[in-house]
Amino acid sequence: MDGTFPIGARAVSSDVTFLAIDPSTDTRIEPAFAVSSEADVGEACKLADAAFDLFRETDPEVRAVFLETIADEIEAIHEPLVARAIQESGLPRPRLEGERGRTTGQLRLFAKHLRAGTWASVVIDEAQPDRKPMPRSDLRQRRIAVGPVAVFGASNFPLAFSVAGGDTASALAAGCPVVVKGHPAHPGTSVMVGKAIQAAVAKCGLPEGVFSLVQGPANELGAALVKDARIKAVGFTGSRGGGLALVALAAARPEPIPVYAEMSSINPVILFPAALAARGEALGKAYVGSLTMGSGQFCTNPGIVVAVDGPDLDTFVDAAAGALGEAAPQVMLTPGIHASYDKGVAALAGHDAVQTLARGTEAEGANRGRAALFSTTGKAFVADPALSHEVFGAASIIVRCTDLAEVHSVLEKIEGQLTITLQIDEGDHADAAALLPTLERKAGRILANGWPTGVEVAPAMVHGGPFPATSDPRTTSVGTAAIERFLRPVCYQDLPDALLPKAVKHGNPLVLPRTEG
Ligand SMILES: NC(=O)C1=CN([C@@H]2O[C@H](COP(=O)(O)OP(=O)(O)OC[C@H]3O[C@@H](n4cnc5c(N)ncnc54)[C@H](O)[C@@H]3O)[C@@H](O)[C@H]2O)C=CC1
Ligand SMILES: O=C(O)CCC(=O)C(=O)O
Repeated sequence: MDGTFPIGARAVSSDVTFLAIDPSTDTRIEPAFAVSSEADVGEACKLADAAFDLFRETDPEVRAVFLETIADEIEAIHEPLVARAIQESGLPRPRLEGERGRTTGQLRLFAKHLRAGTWASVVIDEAQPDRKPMPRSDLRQRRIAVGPVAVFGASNFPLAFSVAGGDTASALAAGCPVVVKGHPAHPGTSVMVGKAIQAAVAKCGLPEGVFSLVQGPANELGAALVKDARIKAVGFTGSRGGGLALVALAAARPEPIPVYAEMSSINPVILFPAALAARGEALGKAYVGSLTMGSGQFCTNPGIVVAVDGPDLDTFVDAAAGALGEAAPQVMLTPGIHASYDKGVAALAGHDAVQTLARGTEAEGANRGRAALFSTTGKAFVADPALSHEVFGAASIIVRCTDLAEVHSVLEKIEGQLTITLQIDEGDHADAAALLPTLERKAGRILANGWPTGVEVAPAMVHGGPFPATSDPRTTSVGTAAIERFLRPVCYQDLPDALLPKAVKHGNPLVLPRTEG
């Protein structure tokens, strides 16, 4: 691997370089990677803009084959890619092997979605020349790509939410050229995937500007990308502060653009009385499994459990505290994320209204996250918004409520969420039904008798939700519906067939599904 990054068809180098850090040892690792300049950002955006009209009008089949070719190119570098991702993220091999599969599976799912054609949302309202008192025009609607898209790679998914992750796959599927700002924690992984996409662009004979990657440690680089007038939408997964900074930059442009930022979520789990009575111990153990997986570094991590206090909740708490007490510390993604985890845990541990129930085993080695379990009362939780702030990592708080009415008040108090989980048995259905309207207002996904981590990449998935889970609750960043973020409708009124794009021509040459008005 060399230290260059792909801009269009070129491999770009620089005298200014940076190194990745192996978080498991806190040591810098070779090779040195070129830091992209603002001029590189400009070049990537210029090429993306030049590629746009041609790329967006490629037949869906061409883009489907392109996405499949990217998947093939990534599979061809599987072993060195996974090895580098392990070094740069500290995540274990099975997790990264799975994530590699999810990444290529996602690309292939979008290829299938393109072939199905529903994404184009073609609607035809045939002309009614004899309509009285006024004739009706011929109206034809389809959706087109919004323009070049900036994608910010996430630190916690070096493959599935990074250079060829869901944002990139959905933007390319829509027909948008993509400029990725790689996450500085995994530059080698980013460059390897970036070059795989670059190879796929060449193999498919597409314009070089369809894809570029810029990277470097400074936030200014990402800011320059969002401010570039040729960028028309942004996809982001990361911190609330980072996401809000990009939203502000995008809104302050002479031409404001949408930012689809996935940011902060504490993913409440509600234990209903009958379920708690029937299987409190098993639930306690399963909860800790979901909480500590991957050192808790998921935005879907169960950060809060809400239940009515009593002996059944004690059983759950004892089982959870026992399991968590045995949880071994795991390497966290970056020294910064580890430091911010320790700070968040210390703040909860020092809070007057919070009791520390258990900590994972002592941490040895660099950047190890030591799991933490806390409890508080419903009253204290409602009184102090600080208790509902996300602590990114394997920390969670159990909120003991006096009755179901207080459970309801706690849920009314929380901010927007990616997920809310219900642990229910049949005897809980009436109580759960009473809460559902609140839960729908709060979350993008409501699940029963499972755990929120491990998002399925599927057409019905919603990985989104009201602020601060995301900056735009109308969409999802996982699943085929993610393509909708990067499309907009255009209506063609009375255009002669010769001028109509293929998607809405009278003969339907692309054989796209149509709604007739
Ligand atoms: N909700 C989620 O899915 C995730 C949340 N996080 C949270 O983020 C914290 C820090 O982790 P990171 O992954 O590094 O997230 P981050 O938000 O700090 O950085 C993500 C990307 O955005 C860029 N960025 C951040 N602030 C910016 C600004 N003001 N202007 C321009 N670009 C900016 C960074 O350079 C990086 O490429 C974690 O401790 C955790 O709290 C991290 C990963 C996922
Ligand atoms: O749980 C998952 O599979 C996805 C979580 C996620 O989107 C994130 O942590 O950023």
